[in-house]
Amino acid sequence: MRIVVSGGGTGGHIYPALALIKEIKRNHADVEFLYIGTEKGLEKKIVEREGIPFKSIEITGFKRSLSFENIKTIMRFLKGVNKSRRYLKEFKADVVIGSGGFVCGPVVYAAAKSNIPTVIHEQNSLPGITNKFLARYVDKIAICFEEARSFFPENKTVLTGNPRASEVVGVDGAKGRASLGLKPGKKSVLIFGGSRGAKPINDAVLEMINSIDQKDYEVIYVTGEVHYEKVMMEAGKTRKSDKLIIKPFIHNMPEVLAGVDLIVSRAGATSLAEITALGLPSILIPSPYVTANHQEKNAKALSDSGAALVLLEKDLSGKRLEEKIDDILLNSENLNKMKKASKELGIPDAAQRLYKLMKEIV
Ligand SMILES: CC(=O)N[C@H]1[C@@H](OP(=O)(O)OP(=O)(O)OC[C@H]2O[C@@H](n3ccc(=O)[nH]c3=O)[C@H](O)[C@@H]2O)O[C@H](CO)[C@@H](O)[C@@H]1O
Repeated sequence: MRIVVSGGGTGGHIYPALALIKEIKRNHADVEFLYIGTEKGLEKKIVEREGIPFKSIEITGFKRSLSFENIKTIMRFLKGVNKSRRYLKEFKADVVIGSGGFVCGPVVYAAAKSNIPTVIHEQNSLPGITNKFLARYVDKIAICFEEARSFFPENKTVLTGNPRASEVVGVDGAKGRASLGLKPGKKSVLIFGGSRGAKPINDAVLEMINSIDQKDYEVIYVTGEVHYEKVMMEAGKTRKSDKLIIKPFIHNMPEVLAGVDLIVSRAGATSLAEITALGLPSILIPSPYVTANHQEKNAKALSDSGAALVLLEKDLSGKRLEEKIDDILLNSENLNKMKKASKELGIPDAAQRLYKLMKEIV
């Protein structure tokens, strides 16, 4: 069996695809994979790190307003479809899986038009533009939130959850803690701003950085690769603390997530699937810069059930963030209630469900 996977731009589209690849490999050691992404997105680096063959096409997103750039995007899309057809033919693909992001548009479309079975995976409660476009061409659509169902044809749509959830359960949190040098028996909070980092979250952490040394917990703070140098320069001006660990990016995220007690993050759908699969409490700061404010809707699904606290970016400050972390982490009753609510939302067998769906069409 030869499987093409495509999806990217950000980690939220890439990691679910990689988790599905792992699940397929677990069931069939002899399957061959080809990943099609762009050179510019995070996918090239992440996918090649996993030793999966990678090919690229060029694509950009549509602007919502009338713009000359959209004509260029249509040209790139058509070129991308041609290139994808060539890749699919050369590779002799038996099935094509798209996990969202602009790049999977031309790839999955080319596959459907070449009569190759196709599945797309939608991580968000409010679907992205690419998956909405692909919906009528593909064989199956896997969703993670019931709210997404109404956007897709009923007969092809199945709730599977996000396969990345399956990758974080059952992993050894002690390994994650050891990789960061966390002290045994101390509580810890992991702060990150999605796969690329988020400047407003970085600013808030820099504001609270001086009080971390007095806390009875440790802070792991991930800046995002592009923000790292600047944050380190700012952080270097203040007193150092061995209760604060700063990283540009974490590659062993499943182990780290399994080893910490509280998450502060954006509300990207893949992060939420990981958090709920592990039953972790969280403080969510939805990005207001995403299509149709979909992160706020993702976050609401958790906060409505008591699994998370939502802190809107307009209300974010170092002081507010610090207060909320203290409220949860230093109050075991709060912590336990949130953990329980979070666990109830998780779909830890999502990878198996998605694998089963893929098998149905092959
Ligand atoms: C700005 C933007 O468009 N964001 C979208 C993007 O977010 P983004 O890529 O930030 O997505 P998520 O928060 O959903 O997922 C991030 C992924 O990266 C991993 N990770 C993160 C940091 C790190 O240091 N190491 C690491 O491995 C996380 O564990 C997770 O698996 O895709 C999501 C899923 O479609 C959407 O819901 C988000 O709205």
